[in-house]
Amino acid sequence: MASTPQRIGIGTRGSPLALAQAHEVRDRLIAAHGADAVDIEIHIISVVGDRVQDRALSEIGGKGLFTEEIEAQLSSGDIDIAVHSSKDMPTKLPDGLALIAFLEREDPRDAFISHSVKSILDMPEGAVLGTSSLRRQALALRARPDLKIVGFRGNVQTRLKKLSDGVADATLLASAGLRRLGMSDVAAALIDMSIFPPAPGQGAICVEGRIGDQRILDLIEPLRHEQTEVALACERAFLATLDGSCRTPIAAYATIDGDHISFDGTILRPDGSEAHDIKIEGRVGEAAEIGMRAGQQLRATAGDDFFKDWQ
Ligand SMILES: NCc1[nH]cc(CCC(=O)O)c1CC(=O)O
Repeated sequence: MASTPQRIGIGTRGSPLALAQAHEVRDRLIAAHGADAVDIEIHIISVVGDRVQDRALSEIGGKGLFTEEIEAQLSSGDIDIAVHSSKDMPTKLPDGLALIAFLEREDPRDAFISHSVKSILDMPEGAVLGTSSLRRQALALRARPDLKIVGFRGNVQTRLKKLSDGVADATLLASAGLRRLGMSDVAAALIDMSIFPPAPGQGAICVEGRIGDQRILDLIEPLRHEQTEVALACERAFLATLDGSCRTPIAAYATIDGDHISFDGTILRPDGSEAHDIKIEGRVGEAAEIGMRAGQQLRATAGDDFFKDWQ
């Protein structure tokens, strides 16, 4: 006799990218347990970061803009898990909640999108780049101080529309997000990671759940990707150590090879005029420790004044 299916309520934002990610988690749960064993319901939850479209996120206040309302429903038990882009997740979560799975990371690179040119370096003198990401702004200005930056808020579709409308000559989007939306073909090129290191967590979907909710932890277990988990532990420790608010341009990327972890971190001034890089290698067992050490060393190299100006 078949047992009653396990009910799993998934909370997500309503943007097409968020929904694609929630659907991916749903599909993987079904693949892992069988369609008859799980009864999955997707709840769309409205968040501040999506409701406010006319200001840069860094102005509204930074942390938790995409997560707060969803986490409230998770804590209250209205939903069982929340699906997010790891790079949108603050390093501190509300009491009782944790990131219980990271799905295998996709290509973490940024994509360059333009109707007129193929790369940042090909953009004409003084051309306009649309982005609201301080990391992308700082990295772009580091390579091309002459570029003009205009804010580009909204979901992926909105930003592409702004580009078509001629608001900017080019924009940058995460390759992983484009792929999940089936829109990889809009990218003119993927930008080399040495010029454009990703945001901490970029390209990895994560699942947030309640600490100690053993039923859900067991159901989610098959979705966990260990190497991604280790890499993200390192990148998120780096972010936490630098106390990364949305106003500090920070890039971080950890790669795992067997028992070896290699971490690269960068902090920049928003205008790209100053940048500090660090590389630390070690064993996977010390992933979080390496991220923390990298953050501390960069803090020391850059000096307190480096952070003072815009925090
Ligand atoms: N802040 C929006 C956001 N959060 C995660 C992604 C992309 C998907 C990912 O990194 O997993 C995006 C869009 C973008 O940066 O182009």
